[in-house]
Amino acid sequence: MTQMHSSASGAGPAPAISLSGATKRFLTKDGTPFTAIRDVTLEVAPGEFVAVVGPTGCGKSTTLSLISGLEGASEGTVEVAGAAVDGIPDGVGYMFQGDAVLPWKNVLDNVALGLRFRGMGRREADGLARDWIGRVGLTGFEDRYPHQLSGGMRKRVAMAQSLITEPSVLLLDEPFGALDVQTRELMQDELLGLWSGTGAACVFVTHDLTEAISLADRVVVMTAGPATVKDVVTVDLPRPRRVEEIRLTPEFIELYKRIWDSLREEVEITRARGASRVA
Ligand SMILES: Nc1ncnc2c1ncn2[C@@H]1O[C@H](COP(=O)(O)OP(=O)(O)OP(=O)(O)O)[C@@H](O)[C@H]1O
Repeated sequence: MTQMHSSASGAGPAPAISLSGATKRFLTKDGTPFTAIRDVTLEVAPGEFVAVVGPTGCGKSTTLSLISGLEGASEGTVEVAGAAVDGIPDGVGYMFQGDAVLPWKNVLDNVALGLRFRGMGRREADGLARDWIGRVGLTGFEDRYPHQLSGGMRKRVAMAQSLITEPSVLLLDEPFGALDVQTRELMQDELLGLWSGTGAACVFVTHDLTEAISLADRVVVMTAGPATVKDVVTVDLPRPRRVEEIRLTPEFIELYKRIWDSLREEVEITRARGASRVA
């Protein structure tokens, strides 16, 4: 089941996302280059859900930055829907750990925001926003402001905000990292329900291996920094999934052990580096 990823070849639809030999170097304050990720090669198919795990600070968010066009690759290529990324590509949605909701706008206006930015008229945008507010279970809260909502409710707003523009690529950087365990599991189920059938390719960065396996079609294990792809493991658990149920199955536990064996080595390398720095 464990497979090193190789680039797909031949005819067929372009991958939703393609990184080939992608390396990112930043310049540190004193002008020396610092390599954040190296030689990352990965393809994500349309409609596929890929989770990325790796030790802390290895370069997971940097990988997302290259796909989103927020940063350019120093070497290698990055493509979205077959086109080289040069600036922020169309059709890409985001969800981050911090709230992207605007505190001075109510739920309706926050959810309608992406459509309004794209020039849609207020009536049409509000209609679609009300529909999405219903889908995320917030009907009746349209007039509330973010500070009047719980953390889970704000995440529901963020999910509606990200999905209302029907992105073909959805980038998620530890979106549920700040939530309590119960809310987090609920949000994972909600996300799967909302995502299924959208055809969006998802890249979900997380520190939580259980979350990664519960959600993904494939789990990508990154090495200690500067990260490169170490393993890509196919998660052949049936969908639709209820995350709190599949976690208890022998297949899930087997996958967990297999991926953790690979990830643990990288975590230990990272910890040893940290220890040597403070020694
Ligand atoms: N704009 C930047 N300039 C300089 N260094 C950066 C920049 N962005 C990230 N880095 C460095 O690149 C490395 C990888 O950072 P990144 O945030 O991608 O890791 P991560 O795996 O997402 O981290 P975490 O697990 O803590 O969320 C880190 O050492 C970080 O300090």
